[in-house]
Amino acid sequence: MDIRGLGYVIADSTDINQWREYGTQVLGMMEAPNSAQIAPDGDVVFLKMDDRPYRILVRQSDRDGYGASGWEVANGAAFEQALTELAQADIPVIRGSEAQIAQRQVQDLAIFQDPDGNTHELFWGPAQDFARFISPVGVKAFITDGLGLGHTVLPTPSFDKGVEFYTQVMGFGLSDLMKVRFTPDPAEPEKRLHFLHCNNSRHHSLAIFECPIPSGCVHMMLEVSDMDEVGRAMDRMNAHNVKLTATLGKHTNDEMVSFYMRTPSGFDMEYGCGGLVVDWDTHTTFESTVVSHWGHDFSVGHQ
Ligand SMILES: Cc1ccc(O)c(O)c1CC[C@@H]1C(=O)CC[C@]2(C)C(=O)CC[C@@H]12
Ligand SMILES: [Fe+2]
Repeated sequence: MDIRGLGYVIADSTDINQWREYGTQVLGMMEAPNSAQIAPDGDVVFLKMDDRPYRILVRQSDRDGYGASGWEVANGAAFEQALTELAQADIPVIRGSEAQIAQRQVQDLAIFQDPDGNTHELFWGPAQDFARFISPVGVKAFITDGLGLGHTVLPTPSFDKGVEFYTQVMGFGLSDLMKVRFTPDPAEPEKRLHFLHCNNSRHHSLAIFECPIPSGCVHMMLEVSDMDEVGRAMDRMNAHNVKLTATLGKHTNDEMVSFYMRTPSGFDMEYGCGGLVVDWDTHTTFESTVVSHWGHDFSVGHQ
């Protein structure tokens, strides 16, 4: 499967107005100008950060949590090839309905799950409205060109099955890995964390973490143009009383300078800049034994 990038993410919310406020006023994304016309499949908010009509799709739901990850392939032939590979691996696939395809604004859509029930959507031919991204709070730019929208980290307690699924079926490559002590309990075994890339230069578009997470997502990450945009986002987080879940820091593996905060759907959002652009022909996979060069105190999230 030749996945080119994380095209969109779906968040489920019991109160999409809260997400509208958070998305525009804290993240600095823009509500897509044509939202009202395009939502034949229920109540949604489209949050836009580049030339695409949206990158986060928020669905009104009876639960708060992560909905799905939308992965893009290059064209119709790549999409058909991916369906063939999913069938060969005996993965049950649901084809997108007319209403879902219209809402996602793509040419075709397939929906399936990993061994732990994380939902994935595969699509080709996203609509590109070329409407300028104009941030309501003055964010200069989000970094998505050729890299996808950012990354997502999914809970995969069935870790070995997850590794098999993501590398052998979905075609991700292992960028780097970690083994972390998530809780202070020394009796608790180390949890594996694998950083995976698809066919682009972003260090990881997906990471899988050997731990159940009730919201369905450990965090997702958005990348902005520079440090001032990260600092300004921290100011907006504070002004809107959004919970900080990890302090500002710089990761060792992808060199991202970022902080983490809660989203209205209960999972976390990493907001950063300066992510490494990787040449996979010369990259060597390594295990980092520390999370960060500095900062990233995750204990603030448990307080
Ligand atoms: C270590 C790391 C490198 C690059 C990233 O983009 C990134 O998000 C991380 C941190 C991942 C991870 C997490 O999100 C949840 C809390 C975790 C498991 C920790 O407690 C340490 C690493 C953390
Ligand atoms: Fe991250």
